[in-house]
Amino acid sequence: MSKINSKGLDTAKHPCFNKEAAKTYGRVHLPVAPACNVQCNFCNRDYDCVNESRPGVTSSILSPGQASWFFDEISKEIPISVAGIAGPGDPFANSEQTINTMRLIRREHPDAILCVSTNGLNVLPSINDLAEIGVSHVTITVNAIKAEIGALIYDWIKVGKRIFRGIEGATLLLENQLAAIASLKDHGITVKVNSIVIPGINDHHIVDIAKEMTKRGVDIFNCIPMIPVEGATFGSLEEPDHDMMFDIKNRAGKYLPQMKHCQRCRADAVGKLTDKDSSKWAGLMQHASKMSIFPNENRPYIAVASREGYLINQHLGEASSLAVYEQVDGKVLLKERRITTKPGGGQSRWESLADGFTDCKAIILNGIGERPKRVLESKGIKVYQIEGLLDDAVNKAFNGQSLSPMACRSKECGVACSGSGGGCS
Ligand SMILES: C[S@@+](CC[C@H](N)C(=O)[O-])C[C@H]1O[C@@H](n2cnc3c(N)ncnc32)[C@H](O)[C@@H]1O
Ligand code: SF4
Ligand code: SF4
Repeated sequence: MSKINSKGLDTAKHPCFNKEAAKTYGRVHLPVAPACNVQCNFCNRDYDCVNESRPGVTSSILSPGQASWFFDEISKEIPISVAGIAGPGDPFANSEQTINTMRLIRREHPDAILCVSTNGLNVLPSINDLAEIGVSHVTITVNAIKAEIGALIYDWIKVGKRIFRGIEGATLLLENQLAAIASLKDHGITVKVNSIVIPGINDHHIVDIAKEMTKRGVDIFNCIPMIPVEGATFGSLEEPDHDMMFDIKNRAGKYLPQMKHCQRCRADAVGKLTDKDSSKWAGLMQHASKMSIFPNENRPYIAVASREGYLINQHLGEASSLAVYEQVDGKVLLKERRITTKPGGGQSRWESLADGFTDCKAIILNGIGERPKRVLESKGIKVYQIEGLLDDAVNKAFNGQSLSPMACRSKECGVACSGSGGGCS
């Protein structure tokens, strides 16, 4: 049965919110959010093994443009109703990437259900954007409604540059979560609350969370048994057993509808919920991650900083021009030498330099400061800081091969190139 929302979307097709839909439709998790603003004691995001199936794990990180391209490709192959962002960190510790991804997907897929999963700390400033784009489902993970219990679960909470711990951190997180739930409901967005069941820490508290969440208008509750993960503080705790979960879900079910078919998915999960094998799509995702940051745009060229055209040996700041290459019938050819911008002017120097190279998918160079790198990447130009033979590098970049083996041994600005060491910032 369909369930059309105010934006004309059939929300009954969401496989997590409707078990029936899970038989027909799948979801794609787009791993565009690597950073996190909270450290939960049960979570470890250090692994990227394709065979490991648990939250926080991904084999690639995508830019919004790459994610949009990947979603287009997957949608051609299998029935997908949902584009979701569930990490591997937090969508709103990476708000720009999250909002940009959602916008790009919405532009090409007016019928897609858009969904995000967050710890809720920093979602509030983005709720107007989410509503405007038509993000219809938001999941907030609430593991405690008492700061004393939250203090046991969260190692730290980061707001701006400040770190909060203990009761103070847990209180701050809870306040933001409750404010976010109220605002999401005001905006007509469906809210699911995830609670991770951690034996001996909050298992006795989950029903209280459900009781409180129903008062706050939450639509559905998802108690998830904690997976003990090596390297996490709670790594040596026992996973809750079937009886504990059955009992908690039964009692919490008196207050809120329960999601009972959660698969504790990876941050790059693709397909039906029951399809655990995301390795099938890992190759395509890796391919996407090596493409230009905006793969749907026409960027035929690659620019290179080299003094004599043989080695990658120049720093962006010292290059008065860059060699621009193109690929014609599989052959890499020098198209032109293009003038860069003169020193001075700070940020505006890098903005105008980047504007002069927006037809390039990448710039290959030997040294670059953080600031110009950020500016180039924000304009969709991938930056490779490497050393070695120019021909080799440009051919690899055009053919989508990895340049990691050529990465500069020294990340220190000015050491591997002939720049002054003053950085290009
Ligand atoms: C990886 S997080 C990403 C989204 C966001 N940072 C959050 O915490 O909601 C997605 C979901 O996985 C859950 N999760 C993370 N580690 C887990 C673990 N070891 N066992 C069970 N669930 C876990 C999180 O609590 C969250 O509900
Ligand atoms: S569960 Fe979410 S909020 Fe907690 S550390 Fe992992 S990614 Fe961050
Ligand atoms: S983790 Fe649970 S709620 Fe999230 S996509 Fe997987 S099944 Fe759905």
